[in-house]
Amino acid sequence: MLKAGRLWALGAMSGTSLDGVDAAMIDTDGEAIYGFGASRYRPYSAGEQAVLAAALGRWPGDDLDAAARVVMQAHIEALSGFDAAQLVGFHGQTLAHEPQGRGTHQLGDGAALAEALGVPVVWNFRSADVRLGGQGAPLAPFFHFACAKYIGADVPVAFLNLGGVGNLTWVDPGARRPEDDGALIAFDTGPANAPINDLMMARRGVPYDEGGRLARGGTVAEGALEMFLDEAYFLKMPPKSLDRDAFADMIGLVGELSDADAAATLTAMSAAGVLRGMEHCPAPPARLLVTGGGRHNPVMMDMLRAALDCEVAPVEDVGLDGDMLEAQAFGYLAVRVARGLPTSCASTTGVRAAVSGGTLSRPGGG
Ligand SMILES: Nc1ncnc2c1ncn2[C@@H]1O[C@H](COP(=O)(O)OP(=O)(O)OP(=O)(O)O)[C@@H](O)[C@H]1O
Ligand SMILES: CC(=O)N[C@H]1[C@@H]2OC[C@@H](O2)[C@@H](O)[C@@H]1O[C@H](C)C(=O)O
Repeated sequence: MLKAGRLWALGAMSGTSLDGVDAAMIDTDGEAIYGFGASRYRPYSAGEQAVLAAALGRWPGDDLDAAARVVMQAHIEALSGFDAAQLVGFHGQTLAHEPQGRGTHQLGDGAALAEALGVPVVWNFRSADVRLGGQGAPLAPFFHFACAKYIGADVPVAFLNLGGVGNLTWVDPGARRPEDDGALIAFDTGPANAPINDLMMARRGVPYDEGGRLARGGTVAEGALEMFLDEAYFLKMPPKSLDRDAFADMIGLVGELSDADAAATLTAMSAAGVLRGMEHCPAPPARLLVTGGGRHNPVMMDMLRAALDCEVAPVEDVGLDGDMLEAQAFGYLAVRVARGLPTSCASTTGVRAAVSGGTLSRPGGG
């Protein structure tokens, strides 16, 4: 085991939106957060995105050489030059996620990355959790618990990540440890940006609905929204998680609508998933702190604000960086793995017992 006390870890996330790699430094002992450091965003080119999109849904053993080259090259570029980094947390690119079926698949070779960077790398964060009956996702909740302490929250707060998929963490900052009973509730809320992005690409040839401008001019199709909310997923109790394309057929529900009405309806569906999710919070949070790219979509944010009693604010309002929070999360989780501390528990993924998920690879092997 790496001798890890407090150290500077460099986390890297390549999310389900396939937009690029986020890399960010965090100063932590795997329990408290002491501060945040430099960060970098390394976008995927259109060509790289196409290679990754073609690999979605694939499993180890499939021909993934081209996608693997894209992931490794982008990460080496994103993670080079952070001279203070003592440990790297490497999420990789999720290609497929079937926790109750074939497992979960994050593309990327942490051992090769450790060689390339000359720094130990923690990777393969989700598999151990899935092997022990967990969902393998979401994993940011243990980090959200530390964030709640870092921002000095003294009443329950919730974190909402609006990425390709949405995920929600309710935190009681009065708990001592994240794995303690009642400290956390976490789960994926439903699709967030992925179906909107897919619609925008199909209808307009652009990657996303910038500022929610298209949705703003449309009308929500209530019938389609109701059909969406009838999905069995919304009746399931947490923990629960989703593959990026679990709701890909939503595009079909809006197929007959104008571009603007379709965008408005998909945006309302994502918000509605969050609203359903909020019903699982054991007590109303004082604030819903929003991270991920969806916080830049004022239409989605307005829909949440209109329907919720609590304050809805981007995480920037409490001094956090919503573009880098997930990268920081995997730096934080890497230190926990290096220290043998758990990274998930029954209330975050449904895993049988709290587990420290991740593989540590050092340069030179071992
Ligand atoms: N200005 C904006 N207006 C509207 N939407 C935006 C804006 N900026 C970002 N987004 C949305 O946010 C998405 C990127 O979000 P983010 O980087 O959080 O996703 P991710 O990390 O890939 O996803 P996940 O958390 O699911 O792994 C974009 O693809 C887009 O849909
Ligand atoms: C399997 C997988 O990669 N899931 C991602 C995805 O993106 C958002 C949501 O779905 C969440 O469950 C998870 O990522 C975040 C970082 C998490 O594990 O907390």
